[in-house]
Amino acid sequence: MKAPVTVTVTGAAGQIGYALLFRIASGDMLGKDQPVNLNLLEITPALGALEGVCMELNDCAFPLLNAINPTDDANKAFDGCDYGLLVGAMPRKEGMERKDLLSANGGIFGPQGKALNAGASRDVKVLVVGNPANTNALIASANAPDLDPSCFNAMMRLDHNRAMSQLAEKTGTATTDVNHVVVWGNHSSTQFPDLYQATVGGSAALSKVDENWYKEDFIPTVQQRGAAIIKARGASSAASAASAAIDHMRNWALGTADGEWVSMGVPADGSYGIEPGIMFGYPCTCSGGKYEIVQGIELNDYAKAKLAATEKELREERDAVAELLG
Ligand SMILES: NC(=O)c1ccc[n+]([C@@H]2O[C@H](COP(=O)([O-])OP(=O)(O)OC[C@H]3O[C@@H](n4cnc5c(N)ncnc54)[C@H](O)[C@@H]3O)[C@@H](O)[C@H]2O)c1
Ligand SMILES: O=C(O)C[C@H](O)C(=O)O
Repeated sequence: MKAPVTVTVTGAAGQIGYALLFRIASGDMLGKDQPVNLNLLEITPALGALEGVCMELNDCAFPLLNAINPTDDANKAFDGCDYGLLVGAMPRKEGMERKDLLSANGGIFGPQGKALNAGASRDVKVLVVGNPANTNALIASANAPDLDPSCFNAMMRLDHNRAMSQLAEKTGTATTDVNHVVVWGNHSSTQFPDLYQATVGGSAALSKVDENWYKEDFIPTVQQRGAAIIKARGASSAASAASAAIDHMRNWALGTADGEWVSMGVPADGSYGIEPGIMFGYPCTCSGGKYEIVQGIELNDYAKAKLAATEKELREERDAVAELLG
């Protein structure tokens, strides 16, 4: 049996937390041979609700769940952290854009970055889910100067999975037939869900759907899916968000399949003309616990304009939180 690793989840008593913790504890994220310690961070008023979640985790008698440590102290929660899922943040309501949450949520991620810097494993993998995820990930990373920026990711995987599912449904195929979908840029309505490289059953996706559907239906549907869920449920996505977080972390930790691309929000490094200073959704592959941005994709003028629009929004978000960047 492997030695346990420590997984820290913030916002553990929230709706995503409730869908996420049981899957981590059952081995869906890190494998059925990997015991875990769960460090669960909440704000003080939510500790009572968190205690109930801990009781339920215990009641599952998960073979892989080695220890549960609930706390309202970020330094304790991130001490020895190997994997951090930064979920705790306010969700948006109908009519808001995710960036409208920056003033409410941005302040959460500086102190958590500092706590990670102080106590986490030096090759910790941190996935920021709380919105606006890309800019919150930037804030956390900027406040953790001793951790490599590549330790921090923002979640684009829900958008990626949404794009896969929309394409599979339209073409009457399974999501397992779909590959090389990319969601570039921000986890926001400026994101660019890109099908130019995508394949369905090995053939070009855009030979199977018409361009009008791609540009006028598919792209807005994926961009606006979060808002559509809020409208329908009266609450933002939770189980699908948790599932995407599991997928992202599993691939990052255990690798992607041969030839598989996944969309990850990672520090921009100049790839595709996106200069450093923002967390940008890119196509990635993973192996040996590291991600790599897929290189060599030819972008047409339409794609270049879409990348420029989402980059512009991310730079504006960055400017809006300049004082939080350490
Ligand atoms: N990136 C994505 O794809 C994606 C998808 C869905 C939701 N989200 C975002 O995830 C966040 C959480 O969503 P939810 O539905 O679980 O919300 P929720 O309100 O149900 O839960 C959030 C929890 O975070 C806790 N919290 C607040 N501040 C905290 C702090 N400083 N430290 C620790 N915990 C804290 C709250 O007490 C609450 O229990 C929201 O910002 C939402 O918009 C992102
Ligand atoms: O849309 C939201 O605010 C929640 C989440 O980011 C989503 O994409 O479902």
